[in-house]
Amino acid sequence: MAERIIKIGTRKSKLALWQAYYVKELLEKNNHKAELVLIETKGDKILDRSLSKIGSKGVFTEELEEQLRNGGIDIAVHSAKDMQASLGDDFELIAFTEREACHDVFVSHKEGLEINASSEIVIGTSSVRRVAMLKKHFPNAKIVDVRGNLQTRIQKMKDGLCDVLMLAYAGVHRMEYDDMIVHELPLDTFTPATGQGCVAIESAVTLDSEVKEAVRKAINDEDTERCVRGERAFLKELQGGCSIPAFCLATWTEDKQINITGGLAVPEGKPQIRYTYTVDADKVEEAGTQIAKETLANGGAELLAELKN
Ligand SMILES: NCc1[nH]cc(CCC(=O)O)c1CC(=O)O
Repeated sequence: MAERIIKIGTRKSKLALWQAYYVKELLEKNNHKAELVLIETKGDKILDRSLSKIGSKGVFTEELEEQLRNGGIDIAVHSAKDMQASLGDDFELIAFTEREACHDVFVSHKEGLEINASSEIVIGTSSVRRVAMLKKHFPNAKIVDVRGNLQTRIQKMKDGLCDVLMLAYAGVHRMEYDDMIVHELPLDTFTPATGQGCVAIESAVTLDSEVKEAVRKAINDEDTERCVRGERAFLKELQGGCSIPAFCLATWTEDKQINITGGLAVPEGKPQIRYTYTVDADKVEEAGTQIAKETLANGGAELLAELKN
């Protein structure tokens, strides 16, 4: 093990590279050798269509999985949020980094913007979840689609596309754009997407168990893992990826239980779809599945069918 160099596959965007270097450092702190292998994915190449139109299935993961399968890399580093809920039988998530603050923020290059429920600002986002939530809580805002990596999006905003961008705090912070944050969105109304703020490590199931164990030991945060596995159980039951307006967040309570809340962001005027449970830590995946079942049974199935058309 000491002699083996762990090959870390990553996308080439700055955020992906930050996350991959972060994982590399954690491995090196545990006395492992590691190197990065940079891989381009379909999601990085296609920038002219919104993500929901390309289809969520594996646009950021397919090429990485190919390399996991053929041994070009040992592990792949992803934003947990970008991972489809059901991996192929050949792959598994073997570690989750300690979660960063997982809320969404507005960033802007403009000063003195007044941001409240009646603001008539132009907001850039490409997430169907964020669009649905924004329509409800910022009814006077105009929402525009913006694709590309964080740097591209910020440039488009500065070029006049929008007043603010709605982004995950985690990515903004990792890219050191904290100075541009003009508003923080609360978790209870703008509940994040599954896995937001966490970096997940994927491997082929056939990866040498000694390497798997070493990676897990160096990188995995068990408290985060419990929560994200619960959120992913929710997403799996919904059979969704990042192209549906699903939200789910699991957090630890003070007495060491887990509070899990999830649902679908609905168009304005329709009854909200959100269910919340507080459960023992070993029941969080069951709770996630249950929330998805209730979501589907209470208007969610119809909403998803409508969105497909
Ligand atoms: N959809 C892209 C994506 N995937 C992960 C992050 C941010 C980092 C994270 O949530 O861990 C982002 C950017 C964003 O949503 O603003």
